[in-house]
Amino acid sequence: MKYVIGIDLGTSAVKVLLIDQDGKVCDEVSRSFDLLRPQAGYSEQNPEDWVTQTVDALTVLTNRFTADVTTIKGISFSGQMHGLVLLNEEKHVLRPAILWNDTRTTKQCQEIYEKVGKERFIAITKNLALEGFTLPKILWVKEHEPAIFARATTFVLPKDYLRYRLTGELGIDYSDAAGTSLLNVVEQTWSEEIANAVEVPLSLCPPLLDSADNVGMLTEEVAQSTGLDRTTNVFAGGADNACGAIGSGILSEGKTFVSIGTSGVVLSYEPTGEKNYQGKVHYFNHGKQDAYYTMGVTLAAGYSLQWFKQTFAAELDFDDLLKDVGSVPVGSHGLLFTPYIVGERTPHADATIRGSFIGMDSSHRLADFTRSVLEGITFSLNESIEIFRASGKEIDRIYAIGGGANNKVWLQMQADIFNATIVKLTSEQGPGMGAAMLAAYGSGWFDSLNACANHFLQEAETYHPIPENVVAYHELFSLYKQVYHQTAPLNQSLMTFRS
Ligand SMILES: Nc1ncnc2c1ncn2[C@@H]1O[C@H](COP(=O)(O)OP(=O)(O)O)[C@@H](O)[C@H]1O
Ligand SMILES: O=C(CO)[C@@H](O)[C@H](O)COP(=O)(O)O
Repeated sequence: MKYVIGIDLGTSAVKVLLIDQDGKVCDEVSRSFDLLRPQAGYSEQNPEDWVTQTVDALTVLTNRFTADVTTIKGISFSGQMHGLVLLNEEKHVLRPAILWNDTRTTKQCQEIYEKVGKERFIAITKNLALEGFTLPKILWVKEHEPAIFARATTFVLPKDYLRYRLTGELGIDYSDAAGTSLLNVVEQTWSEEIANAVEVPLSLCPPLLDSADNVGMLTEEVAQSTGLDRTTNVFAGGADNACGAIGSGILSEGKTFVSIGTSGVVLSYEPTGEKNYQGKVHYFNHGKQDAYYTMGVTLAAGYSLQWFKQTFAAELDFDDLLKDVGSVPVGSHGLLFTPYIVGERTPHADATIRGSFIGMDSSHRLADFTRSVLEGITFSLNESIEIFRASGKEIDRIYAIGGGANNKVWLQMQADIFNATIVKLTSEQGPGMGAAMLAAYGSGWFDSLNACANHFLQEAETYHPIPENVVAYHELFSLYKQVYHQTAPLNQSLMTFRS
């Protein structure tokens, strides 16, 4: 038997999966790291933590592996998107990474529109300039930390830094480059026009790769400390959502997934980059060569639940916290939650909006609040589904992935709110599985990623919408949508009290 490893560098943890030639998850090791929030709106991580924890996870995996390590043929990566890692000439990290859910860069997004022109910017990048994306972060460092910017010779995204440390080879794949705001998404080249307009040297951009490109081997040092064979091939990998798409078989038109990880994502396959969503949803390069996907993002999906648990029920684990939500009726006894606790992206690109509980009553208990958090997160994702449906996409079957797919009540709730059949695969590890599939395909085990998906992926559970719940949620959803508009001015005024 031969094996591949998929490394999923998430926001809360790195997960390392060992997959065999039949797509079976043979082992899995996870190591977490801290999220630094030095100020309201800031979100940073220490890149060295990614490296240490990944090497640790790989070491545990290799120690538990009983067969010959030379049967592990390939490694690839999936990574949290958009985060800025700035490196100097010696490829040393210049400051903590600024992550995808950091919202300090509203001014820099405006500056990009002023200098490039909003329409032109969307035509090149197929996306809006959003606080979470990489270019506004580069401009923030240029403005606020000029001494650091002056020493920067290149930038990379999180999993690209990890790959660099494991192999010594620097590069970025198209699916992650698409989220930097510096890529011409259709032409698949760095945009000289944008770089010149905002006065960022194009030389900062790393070499571009395809997700299944073989980038080389592990360094001697990494091979020694992990116990992996030095000659194991390393493949470029992709953005976590592109890998999630591969790992859940979103490889042909008409396929959609919903991922509830730290963020929440609704993603749908696009065969070309030619459609025009005018920036309403993200439009990025897929990990499958020359393909694309569109997606809507809820900034704090799983993170809202994690925040809620940590703040109000820290002693419980997720399963304990959620054990009673099934006995709370649809609508959580009149309690509505909006998950805007770090701002929002789709459909409201708004860094200042914050969350609310509407309709709190003295009779509400922990289970009511918990259910309303799940409902609010799911309503937010439904706003993206609504945009896709309005553009003519048929969405009646959705693959569920991410940590949120661990709970059956939540999966049924998704079926009822989205009014679509929810499918859970045998593994909900979309991005890690996608990374492993890139290594399997890159190693020549299959002719295409589609063939790999056909062999590796199996459906495990399906959830069908319950008609009376669909009706009730339809009504609640229209109330939910009003909360943004009613609370936006209030949140604007509360801004000054936040820091
Ligand atoms: N047993 C569970 N039931 C429901 N949701 C869960 C469970 N375990 C974790 N989650 C949710 O999944 C999130 C983590 O998802 P994951 O896909 O691992 O995140 P990431 O890849 O962003 O690090 C948590 O923040 C939590 O909201
Ligand atoms: O910013 C985005 C997508 O645009 C996020 O989806 C990040 O890619 C992080 O994902 P998770 O840690 O939630 O998987």
